[in-house]
Amino acid sequence: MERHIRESLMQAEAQSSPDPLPASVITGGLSVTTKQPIQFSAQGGCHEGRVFSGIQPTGIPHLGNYLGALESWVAIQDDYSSVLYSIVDLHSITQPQNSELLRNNIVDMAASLLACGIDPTRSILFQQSLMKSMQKNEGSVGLYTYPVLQAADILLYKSTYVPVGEDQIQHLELAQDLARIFNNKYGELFPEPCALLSSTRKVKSLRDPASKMSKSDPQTLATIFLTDTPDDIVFKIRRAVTDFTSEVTFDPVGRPGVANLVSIHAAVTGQAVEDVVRLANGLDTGKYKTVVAEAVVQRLEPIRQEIQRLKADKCHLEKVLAEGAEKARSLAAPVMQEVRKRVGFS
Ligand SMILES: Nc1ncnc2c1ncn2[C@@H]1O[C@H](COP(=O)(O)OC(=O)[C@@H](N)Cc2c[nH]c3ccccc23)[C@@H](O)[C@H]1O
Repeated sequence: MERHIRESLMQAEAQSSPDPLPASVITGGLSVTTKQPIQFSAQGGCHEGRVFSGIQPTGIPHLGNYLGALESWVAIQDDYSSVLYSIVDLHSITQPQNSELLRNNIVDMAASLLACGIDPTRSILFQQSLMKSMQKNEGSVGLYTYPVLQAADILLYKSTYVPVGEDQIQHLELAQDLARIFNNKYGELFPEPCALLSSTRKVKSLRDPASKMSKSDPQTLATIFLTDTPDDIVFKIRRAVTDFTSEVTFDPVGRPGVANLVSIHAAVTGQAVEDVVRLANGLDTGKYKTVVAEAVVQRLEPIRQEIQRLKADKCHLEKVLAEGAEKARSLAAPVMQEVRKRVGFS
């Protein structure tokens, strides 16, 4: 990867997940080149390779999760024959969790993912800890081992593509490094997994457009959740931080608040940023916020209703996750067996 691209990507924040260790710590300073992320665009047809991604069950997903990752997760199901999505509960315990709440959050996350369009007949949806016979997690050192656990998630299935938001790129680089190191030492086994980025790789907070939208943001108006009502959404977008210029333009550096709204608007309507700006010609930012809010409501309302419907049948959700774990286990078992053989454990 070109140095300047690598450097700018390295600046990507990782607020909801801990900063990964510098790859050089893991690689012992070995100099490595990194596979560049690919911009995802739905292609249709069935492509080679295996897709893997994960989300922490730390609450209802937000618009950033949706536009940065989940929307691509859904589209990718039509593009690749082997697709796995994991509710990564082992990762979530790197922060203190209430057990009862975590249990509910896992099932609620399953409802959210299904409501977004994840289809368990086309992709394997599973709870990470149900694979615990494959992955031994040390909860107390979780923060330290977080990026290694993430690499294990990905490599365990010999995954090739990982649809994620921009904040996960550093973690992906470590997975690539570890794949390369294993292959050099024990013979070619793991593909170097490549990040797939959506066009909205980083949705910003509505209250502070310098930081990313996040589940844990203490400012309640900063984040739009998939379960927000139309009224919540309109209220939050109306209160979104912009600036004193009334015109709508797209200038992420000079006018980050307005640019964030334009990016969100483009993403939820499937239009190009330039078209969105052209159509907003003549509107002031106040009126534009109403247009953006309407578009977001239109996109999220069916998902909100579907989440409510699915949450009523907890048994179904648990069954989907259990069946998914079974399928994931059968893909992982031969890989682990091969790893053990090559390392000399069996
Ligand atoms: N504001 C935002 N704008 C755009 N995208 C965003 C935004 N906030 C979150 N995302 C993306 O949502 C996905 C899930 O986020 P998590 O924080 O749970 O995601 C995490 O904390 C991972 N470490 C979970 C994980 C564990 N193992 C994995 C293996 C592969 C991929 C991912 C994982 C992510 O793709 C994240 O990039």
